[in-house]
Amino acid sequence: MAKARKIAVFGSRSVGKSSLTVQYVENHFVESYYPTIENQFQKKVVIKGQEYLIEILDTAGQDEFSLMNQKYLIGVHGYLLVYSITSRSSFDLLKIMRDKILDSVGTEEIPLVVVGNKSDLYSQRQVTIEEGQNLAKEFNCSFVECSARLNENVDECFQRLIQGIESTEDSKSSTEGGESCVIM
Ligand SMILES: Nc1nc2c(ncn2[C@@H]2O[C@H](COP(=O)(O)OP(=O)(O)OP(=O)(O)O)[C@@H](O)[C@H]2O)c(=O)[nH]1
Repeated sequence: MAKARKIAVFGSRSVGKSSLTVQYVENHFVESYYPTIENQFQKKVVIKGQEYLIEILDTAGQDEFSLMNQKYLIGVHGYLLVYSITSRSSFDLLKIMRDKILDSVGTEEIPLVVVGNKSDLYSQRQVTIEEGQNLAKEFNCSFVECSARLNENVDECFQRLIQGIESTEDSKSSTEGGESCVIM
């Protein structure tokens, strides 16, 4: 049976959240720029032999003053935190965003993947690969550099997140199993 998983895509304006999502779900790249208010997508995939029905919330670009919309929290299993490698400020925003998510959800950890998009624009790079890796280490999550434009590493972003969600679910159920043993 397919497992249903809900993912939200977060990041500053114009980092490529919609392009990444559209490339993943519909396999094409949108050259023109239309700011997103909110969009929802679905995709069926098989990862490591398991079928998933993935629901993806493509959110409006955020800044440090954006309020957390409850819609982006309820039932969401994990988040892609996207910056553009050509924008230092979009990278700096990810810490603020993660804090906001954790504060709103009320947990210390949640499945995340740090995504550095627009890797094809390497001549305009403002954020190094090492900085991306270090941030992901700090968040205890995976890091992927990708290009929605060239369809490089796009599947990887979503797959890593699904795998992160799976390991969290597995450890939750083993903890719950453990607790019930103690009660008995
Ligand atoms: N070169 C390059 N351009 C990209 C890439 N991804 C997105 N873009 C371009 O960047 C612009 C913004 O892309 P969007 O996908 O609309 O960005 P967004 O984060 O959804 O924007 P908001 O809805 O405003 O938050 C568009 O002109 C895209 O064509 C990429 O990987 N490489």
